[in-house]
Amino acid sequence: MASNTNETAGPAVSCRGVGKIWAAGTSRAHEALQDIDLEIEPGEFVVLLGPSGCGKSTLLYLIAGLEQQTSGLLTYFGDAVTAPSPDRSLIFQETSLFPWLSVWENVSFGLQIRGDSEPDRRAAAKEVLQRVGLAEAGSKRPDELSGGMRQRVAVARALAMRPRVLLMDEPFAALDVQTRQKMQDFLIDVWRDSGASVVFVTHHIDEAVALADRVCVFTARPGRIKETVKVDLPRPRDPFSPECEELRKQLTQLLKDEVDRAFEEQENMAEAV
Ligand SMILES: Nc1ncnc2c1ncn2[C@@H]1O[C@H](COP(=O)(O)OP(=O)(O)OP(=O)(O)O)[C@@H](O)[C@H]1O
Repeated sequence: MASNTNETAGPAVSCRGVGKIWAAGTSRAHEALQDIDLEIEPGEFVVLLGPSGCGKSTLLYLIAGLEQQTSGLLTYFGDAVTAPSPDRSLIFQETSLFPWLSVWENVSFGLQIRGDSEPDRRAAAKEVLQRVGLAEAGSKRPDELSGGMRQRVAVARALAMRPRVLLMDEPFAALDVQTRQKMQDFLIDVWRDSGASVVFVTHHIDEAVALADRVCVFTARPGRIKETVKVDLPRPRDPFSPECEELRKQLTQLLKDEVDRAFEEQENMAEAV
């Protein structure tokens, strides 16, 4: 895999005392994250779970290098994160596919920008489209695909760049329940094949239990990691097993107070407007 980072330097991503204040130093200053300590190992699947507005997306943007933290240290394979890199691909809830390009062109777009040759682009796009089960859909446009297929194209486009870390911001939230479950199974297969670490944001406790090696539960804003829960269960996981049921209970309990606090804060903000 393409990488010029120091691979012997330990975790794929390390956050030490990371904080983020939006519009720091202005009257609009707004603390989103506080004192985040988190290490993500190569190949690990970490889920970030927390109430609305607790800073989960903000943390993904910091890891992606799209924003800079206002305190603490954030490293990627030992190097400070200062800018975005295709090594750390970000996938959103709404896919950002180019509607006027075919699936092939969407998937190979980043490779073209990087300067890969036409044969290399074709080979890489073919491989990742096969991997996401869309080998036959290369000539279609995004509006000819279902929501689930579009998200698979988005995953293929990210994988084509051979990322070491996939950052996923509620990627299946817009899908119906059945499609979401299929996409979770699909993601687990793709993740295992790729060897990448995944940092996955969700509001859904079921999704966290189905996917994670580790779930980081956030407090209400400013987001801190309230507790980290290890999910030491083989995959695929039976959602009706007593172990999954127990984990759901534990996570629901951990989240409850934080969701109540987040609601209170939002009500206070609405009253102040
Ligand atoms: N670009 C920005 N400028 C100023 N404030 C921002 C910006 N982006 C996010 N925020 C604020 O930072 C806080 C955390 O937002 P963020 O989107 O990271 O939370 P979240 O946990 O991902 O929320 P949700 O689950 O609702 O998507 C919120 O109060 C939000 O309003």
